[in-house]
Amino acid sequence: MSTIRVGARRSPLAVAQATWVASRLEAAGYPSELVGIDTLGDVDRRRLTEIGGTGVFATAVRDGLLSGGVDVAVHSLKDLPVDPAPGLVVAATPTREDVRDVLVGLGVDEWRDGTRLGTGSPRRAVQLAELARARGVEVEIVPIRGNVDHRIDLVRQGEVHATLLAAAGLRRLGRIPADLEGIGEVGVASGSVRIELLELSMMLPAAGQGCLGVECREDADPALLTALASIDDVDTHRAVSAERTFLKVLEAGCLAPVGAFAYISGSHLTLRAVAGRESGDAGLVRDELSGDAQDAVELGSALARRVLALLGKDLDE
Ligand SMILES: NCc1[nH]cc(CCC(=O)O)c1CC(=O)O
Repeated sequence: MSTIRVGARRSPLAVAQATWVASRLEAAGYPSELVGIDTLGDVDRRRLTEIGGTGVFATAVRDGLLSGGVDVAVHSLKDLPVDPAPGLVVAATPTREDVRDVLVGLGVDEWRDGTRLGTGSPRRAVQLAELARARGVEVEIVPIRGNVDHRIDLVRQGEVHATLLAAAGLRRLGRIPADLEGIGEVGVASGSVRIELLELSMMLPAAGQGCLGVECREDADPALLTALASIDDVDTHRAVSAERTFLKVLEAGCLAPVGAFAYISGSHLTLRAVAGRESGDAGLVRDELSGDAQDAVELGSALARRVLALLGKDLDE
């Protein structure tokens, strides 16, 4: 087989992820090279909620696969629309990184009325608002976006008092120590900022957070499919199947105020979910479901139907 062309966005995180996948393929005996691709999400500086639609980051990378410009596309699974692109398959979901979000800046117990929390993610916004409400303070959610350094800089400059970043991204970029737990610091050019790993009871991640989706053409060389299968992790695969089915049945994209996290223990899968109500300020719906890990898809859709009922019931009241 000739050199595998591994495509990804050009952001530092996407490049780190694709480099890791390429090195895994190399280790399995398949020479690989990186191909950087520009996406609308990187070129367009408006808010993601304004650009609209899901797959803002994924589409251009997928086009590279369909046109034959690359053989493999590496995505952050949480940015990948749940509906498969015709002709493409997610052939591998390697072992998951840290699924948690990191609070960068002012700690939760330091929040006061008027504290400015920056996030462009409706999922994070509704959960941050809930954390503040539970502490009796009225925070302001400020829509910000940008890469890791830009978001940390906004905290350093006092534009916002805190923001959230995925721990997986910081870890893959080598920005936080591998053994970090609880509270620490993240460095930027101008100094460092306090960080805190938020437990899942405070902040549920997005479906697929911390996972890579390695996609290729359905009609790929069987040798390539074999290589990709060798870097797939079964437990990760099942967990994200449950989470992504949950999202799909809810008809929620990456811009919905929805978090979902599944974990495997032995042959058992537990799926936990949180969803914001349409009114925004009427609290959150939480639910969870456990069952046989082989039934990941059924568990995901069953929990989605329960959460929909919980949301619907309240909307009628
Ligand atoms: N939405 C952007 C995005 N997509 C994937 C990651 C981080 C890596 C991951 O969650 O797998 C990030 C950054 C963030 O949310 O802080």
